[in-house]
Amino acid sequence: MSIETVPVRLGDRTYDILIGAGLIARAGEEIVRRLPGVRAAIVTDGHVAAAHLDPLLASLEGAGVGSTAITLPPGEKTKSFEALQTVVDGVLAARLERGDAVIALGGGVIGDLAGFASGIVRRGMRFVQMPTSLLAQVDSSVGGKTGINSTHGKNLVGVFHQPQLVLADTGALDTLSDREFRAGYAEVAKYGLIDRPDFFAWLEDNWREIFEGGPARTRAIAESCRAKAEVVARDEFETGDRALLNLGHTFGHALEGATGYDSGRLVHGEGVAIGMALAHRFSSRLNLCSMDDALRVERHLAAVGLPTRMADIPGDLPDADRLLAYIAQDKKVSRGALTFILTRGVGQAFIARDVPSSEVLAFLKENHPR
Ligand SMILES: NC(=O)c1ccc[n+]([C@@H]2O[C@H](COP(=O)([O-])OP(=O)(O)OC[C@H]3O[C@@H](n4cnc5c(N)ncnc54)[C@H](O)[C@@H]3O)[C@@H](O)[C@H]2O)c1
Ligand SMILES: O=C(O)C(=O)C[C@@H](O)[C@H](O)[C@H](O)COP(=O)(O)O
Ligand SMILES: [Zn+2]
Repeated sequence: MSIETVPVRLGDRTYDILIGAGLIARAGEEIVRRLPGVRAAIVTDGHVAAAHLDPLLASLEGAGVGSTAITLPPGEKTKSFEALQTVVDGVLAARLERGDAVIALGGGVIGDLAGFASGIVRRGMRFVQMPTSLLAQVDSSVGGKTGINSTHGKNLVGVFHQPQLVLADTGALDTLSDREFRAGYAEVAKYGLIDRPDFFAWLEDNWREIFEGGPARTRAIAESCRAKAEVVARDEFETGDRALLNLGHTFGHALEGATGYDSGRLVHGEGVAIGMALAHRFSSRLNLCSMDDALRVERHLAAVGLPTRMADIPGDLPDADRLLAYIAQDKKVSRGALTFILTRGVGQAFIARDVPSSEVLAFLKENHPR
């Protein structure tokens, strides 16, 4: 079994991301080696539990790790106060101690929610990420951002709380739907668009193999984790260039809020794909980036089957003023000024502070489907 290891270097809180097939079956031994004597609460959702919970329970039992499972409904609406309370109560009812672990077995919804619970129960328990979606394997399981949504906007309540270990079993992706795989691919493409133009060009040439599985897929996951680990090691708490990882998210999060976190209409990765296409178009409107580059980005995202325009979202959207109100709640806003991740071209993203809201509003009106 070939396992790739990517370290996230955070001093005495450094941890490993292990990437490869068969890691769910091996989870017990990997966890016990790093956290001897630990007991665990596994947080998961109904889809993932049906496919992957039993092998994890067997692996933990085989390694002598006592565990309890908390299974929640799938979908973005699970990043809520109600679900947080269910997880917190479940962990406390199992009498887990501060030194015990919460294990997130699932996509980014479960990772963000379980990570938040592990950060606040007994003021901070240990945390293991076992990402099962492509998006979670390349992005959300790494870096310690945890949280839930509010009616006021995405991820507005949460804490930074790093895991002690990330186990990304690439075999788990075999049960993921095509739509969710594509959504995760948007975050893979993001790393190329931020500052790795060669990686983006490689994706343009190799995306079919990534979707089919095999070595190109593992390479894309490992390269994405290395890219994210580098940024997180430099700027754990997003006081500076970690904000680059938000490329596409200022528009994308507004669209997720505007669609009521309805996974049937829009999932996070799809929002990011539309958001990245809009960020490039907006940069072109501001004469920062060529229209050719903006169109190149849209062409690639559309080629893999991702949405690139607001009009691609089924159903009606609130008007441009309402979308701007979501953007005004973004966590990058500082003293009322909007911050966007803009770009000078493929692989040349930068942080733009003080973006005039009048420009954003005009752009949203021009690109609004009605
Ligand atoms: N913390 C971070 O740094 C970070 C980064 C990126 C995204 N996020 C968050 O992650 C969330 C999106 O994550 P996601 O795309 O994984 O969504 P998700 O967790 O909703 O998972 C997508 C769907 O796939 C199912 N699924 C997951 N793994 C499966 C498997 N192996 N087999 C079958 N079904 C499976 C889930 O049940 C769900 O229905 C958003 O809330 C986003 O805000 C967080
Ligand atoms: O890890 C980060 O930093 C990111 O921005 C990664 C994003 O893909 C992710 O969606 C994140 O949750 C967004 O962060 P937020 O601070 O805008 O909520
Ligand atoms: Zn994201």
